[in-house]
Amino acid sequence: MSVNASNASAPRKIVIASRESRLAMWQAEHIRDRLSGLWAGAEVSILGMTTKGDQILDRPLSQIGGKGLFIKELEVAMQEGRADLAVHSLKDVPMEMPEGFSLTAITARENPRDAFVSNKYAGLDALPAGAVVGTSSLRREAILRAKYPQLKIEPLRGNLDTRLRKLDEGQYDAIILAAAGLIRLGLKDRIKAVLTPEQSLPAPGQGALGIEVPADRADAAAWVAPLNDPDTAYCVTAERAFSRALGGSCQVPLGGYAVIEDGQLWLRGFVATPDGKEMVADELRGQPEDADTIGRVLAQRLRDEGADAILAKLAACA
Ligand SMILES: NCc1[nH]cc(CCC(=O)O)c1CC(=O)O
Repeated sequence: MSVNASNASAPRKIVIASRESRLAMWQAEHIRDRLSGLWAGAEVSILGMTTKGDQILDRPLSQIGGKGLFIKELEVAMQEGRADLAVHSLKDVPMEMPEGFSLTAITARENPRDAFVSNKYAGLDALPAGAVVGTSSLRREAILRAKYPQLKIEPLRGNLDTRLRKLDEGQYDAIILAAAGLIRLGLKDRIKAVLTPEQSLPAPGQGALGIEVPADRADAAAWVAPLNDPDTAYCVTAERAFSRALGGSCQVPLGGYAVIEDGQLWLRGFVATPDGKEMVADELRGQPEDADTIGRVLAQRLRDEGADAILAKLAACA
């Protein structure tokens, strides 16, 4: 039943399902080009589509059902045989994969950090009291409220271009975005400062791409297997196990970020209340092969240190 990369028959046609935002299309094109290079003779195309998460822009993601909203339509296309695989920003992929689908390849990470973007100020520390900072990420909101209580945090949704336009129109003094998205779209110049993990611990999976295939498509899994970057896969496995153990697909302000240093996996994580008043943070090191365990153990450690009380105050997934 399973076909591995060495004996997989070369594909003749590969269809990639993707959201239609400029960033999603960049990512799908990137994977398309890599697959074309790997499988000479295969015709690789992209099926673009709009998801519920793209359509509902007037409410924070956490209130409309969480991350699954960005991938459901792509999964239906795969189920119906209209696409072989889907490319996602891994950050947007729910921690629990829906039955019948798996993430089979994780690509090498782009810069995983958060970026400070402003037309007036050089960095967070330069913002005056009362300055308006846009973000709809509970994680970024909690961090900002904890460290910069004098700032005004306001919701900011929409794709990258929309968010930048809202900044340029003067609705915000600054916004926080993932560095990876800006870099991929050639907008690196918009980054005024890249925040360190100490300033803003990244979200689980940030900067990595995840390739999803139907669980019964061993052929498609084999086509994309060479794109998997083992070190990134170890790191995001730890981050996602950590987040999963804390209910991280929805309304939980948490950060989780792993690196491999001197052959060891180093995972840092935090859970906070959205107002930033309570925050529990810790870290754990171990063997990369134990990534999943490291994530779960760090989550348990945070629970023991008070994360349970924080989680109990948060509403569950819509
Ligand atoms: N939540 C939206 C989202 N999903 C992925 C990215 C781009 C960065 C990445 O690949 O992690 C962004 C934009 C952002 O957070 O600024």
